[in-house]
Amino acid sequence: MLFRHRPPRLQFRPPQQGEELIRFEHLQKSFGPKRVFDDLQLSVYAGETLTVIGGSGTGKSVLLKCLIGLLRSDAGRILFEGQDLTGFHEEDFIGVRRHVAMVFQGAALFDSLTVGENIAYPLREHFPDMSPDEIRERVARKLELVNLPGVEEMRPADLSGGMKKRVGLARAIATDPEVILWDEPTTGLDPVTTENINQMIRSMQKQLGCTSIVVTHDMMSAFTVSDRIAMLANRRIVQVGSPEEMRDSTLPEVRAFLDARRQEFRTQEEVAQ
Ligand SMILES: Nc1ncnc2c1ncn2[C@@H]1O[C@H](COP(=O)(O)OP(=O)(O)OP(=O)(O)O)[C@@H](O)[C@H]1O
Repeated sequence: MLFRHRPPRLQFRPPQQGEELIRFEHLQKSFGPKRVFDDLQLSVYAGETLTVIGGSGTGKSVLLKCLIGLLRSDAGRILFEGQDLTGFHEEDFIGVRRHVAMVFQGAALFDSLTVGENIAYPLREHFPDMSPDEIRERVARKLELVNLPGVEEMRPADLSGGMKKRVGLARAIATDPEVILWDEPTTGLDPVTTENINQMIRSMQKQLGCTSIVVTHDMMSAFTVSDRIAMLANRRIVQVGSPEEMRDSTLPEVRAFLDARRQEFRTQEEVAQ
């Protein structure tokens, strides 16, 4: 591809734990007449797991997509290590996605490729000089890290939902990104697999020192994995705090959301009994 040889626009240096890594500054985004963000502000610090919660359609996925250039904001800035990504061209985001990887909601694996080929895909894209042996070795290591050693030759169609999520994670971390974006990582999974994925999110932070931004409806998961939780409502971030601070929040938007989720959780438990 033509743009492979463009010098990387993002000047990346390994961040210090705890420093501000990402900042959404006065972000605005609309789709036609529908305004999704209006002066949204949020900082993410290196090494933390930050969860973004909020009702359906409030823009949680849009926020992640703006960060990696899959969608463009209308105004405001998105700073990564102090560099404004909003002026980046489409091809400059390829370099950003080497450092900021997304684990998509439905894993988004290529069905026509084997598991191994799926994980090798971003390696071929970002490291064209990597040898086949190095790729094979890297793929095997990532599969071990997500507790799925030796499944390289399987097809996505033969995997359970939880396994697909883990292969999606192995693919996301193939390039050793510093930031992992998790879009609804536990949606549609049974309790055991959900716990397994929660542990994966924590272990990515502990073992690899990754920064994670998690988008979820699942408050059990949010309280389990997060260092901080940010609440998205009324087109902006209305509160950010530790899980305890959010649980004790008196802000009406946060209370209403948590009470509704608690009610929903109780109803699910009753149905299950
Ligand atoms: N590409 C797009 N074109 C037009 N509208 C879009 C597009 N992507 C998102 N939207 C709209 O933006 C709003 C926010 O969408 P988004 O998917 O970010 O919500 P969400 O908070 O992640 O919701 P959910 O929790 O249900 O997944 C929704 O109204 C959605 O319909």
